[in-house]
Amino acid sequence: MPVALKNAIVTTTVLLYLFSVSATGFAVLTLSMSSSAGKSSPRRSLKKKSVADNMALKIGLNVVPKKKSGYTHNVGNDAQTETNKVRKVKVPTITWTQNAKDFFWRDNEQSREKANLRNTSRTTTGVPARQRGERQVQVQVQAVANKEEFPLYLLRNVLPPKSLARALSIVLDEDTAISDAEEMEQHERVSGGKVRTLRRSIVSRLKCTTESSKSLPTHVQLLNMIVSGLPVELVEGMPLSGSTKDNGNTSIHKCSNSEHVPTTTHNHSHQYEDGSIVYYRTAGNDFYDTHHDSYAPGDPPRQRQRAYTILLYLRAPPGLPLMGGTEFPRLTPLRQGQTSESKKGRTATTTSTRNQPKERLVVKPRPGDALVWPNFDEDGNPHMHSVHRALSIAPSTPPTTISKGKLQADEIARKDKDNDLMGKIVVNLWFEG
Ligand SMILES: O=C(O)CCC(=O)C(=O)O
Ligand SMILES: [Fe+2]
Repeated sequence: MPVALKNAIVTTTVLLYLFSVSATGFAVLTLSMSSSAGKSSPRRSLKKKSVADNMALKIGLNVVPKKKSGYTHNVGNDAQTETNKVRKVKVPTITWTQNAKDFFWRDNEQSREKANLRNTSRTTTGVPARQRGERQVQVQVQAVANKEEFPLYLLRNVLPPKSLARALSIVLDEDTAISDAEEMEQHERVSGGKVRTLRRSIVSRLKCTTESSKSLPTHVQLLNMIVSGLPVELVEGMPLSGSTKDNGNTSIHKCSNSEHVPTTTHNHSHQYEDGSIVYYRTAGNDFYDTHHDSYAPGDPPRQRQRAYTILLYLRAPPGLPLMGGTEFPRLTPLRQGQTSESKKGRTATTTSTRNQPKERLVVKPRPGDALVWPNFDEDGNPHMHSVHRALSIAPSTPPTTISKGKLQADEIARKDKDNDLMGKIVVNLWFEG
């Protein structure tokens, strides 16, 4: 069993790649992080290492690949399809709820034609009265138009300024989020025997309390704040539970069981599968290269699939989207007046883009805004258009400061000082299919 599974500390995205170690020869180096950001001395021994492992670690690998890597930058290419056939690797599928399906696909056409805008309201069912408040939250859902018609949406103002300030103070808290964080550096062997780095960042898992009886109250608060600002169709499987005490333990969101129960009807809800806080250090020029959040062709499928991803920005480096934004390399931005792929055949007005370099779809949401996309298509098969990457943080860009909300005052200023390497901070929420 991969080391990380035993330790259950790293994110499950990382587990995906750790699985890849055995199947495709990924080389992964995982170091735990000291509580103070920037000092990255290993704090815990993850497992007793063999002489070979120790040697591999010295050269930056903890697994020396035996086979050619089955996962390359061009995920899902023909070679991999071939690899899949040879290995007979089962491709995972999921079942959508009607609501989630509607959210991602029903209004696509309409909403594009209506300036890509659609408003969704959510109710606050399940939140204790003292937290509920009376107003219904209006979430603005804006399609990120692309020629491939992939349902990528921007959710505006998931965290309003005050909540954003509170969220930042939580994720920068050394005693909670930061103390649990791990420094991740994953390496992959590519053709020619070269090794490339797939990812470098700090990751802290957003725990699910069914897994650990002592969950962090601040994590509950963070999840509550985020969930309150999300469209109801996306969080049905994650009712707000509040932070009431139950036998000394903080009760938390309903999480799915560790055993995956295949769903056969559309009447289920998408359970919260896992979450993470990802910190990108400016000085470390951190990034996360192209990957799918739930599936790597040729690799054994995850036990539980991540039907969709919600990626909430808490902090973004200033500057162009290319500085620290999220890129979708398989998607092409659709500018005003341009036509999507499916309409091309029906209209005579589109111009050929042959010989033109492919434009890159890069989005850098404002802090407090989130991206959401499905990792599986409408029929429940892996959607490879969802592959994405976190672009590197430009060197020497100072982190953005929090300009609104009372909470930022002294406390956050101090934390920022302690953590001024964290140029970008995002939260991933994954929901099971
Ligand atoms: O930080 C980003 O832009 C993307 C992060 C991501 O893809 C992940 O953590 O799985
Ligand atoms: Fe991702």
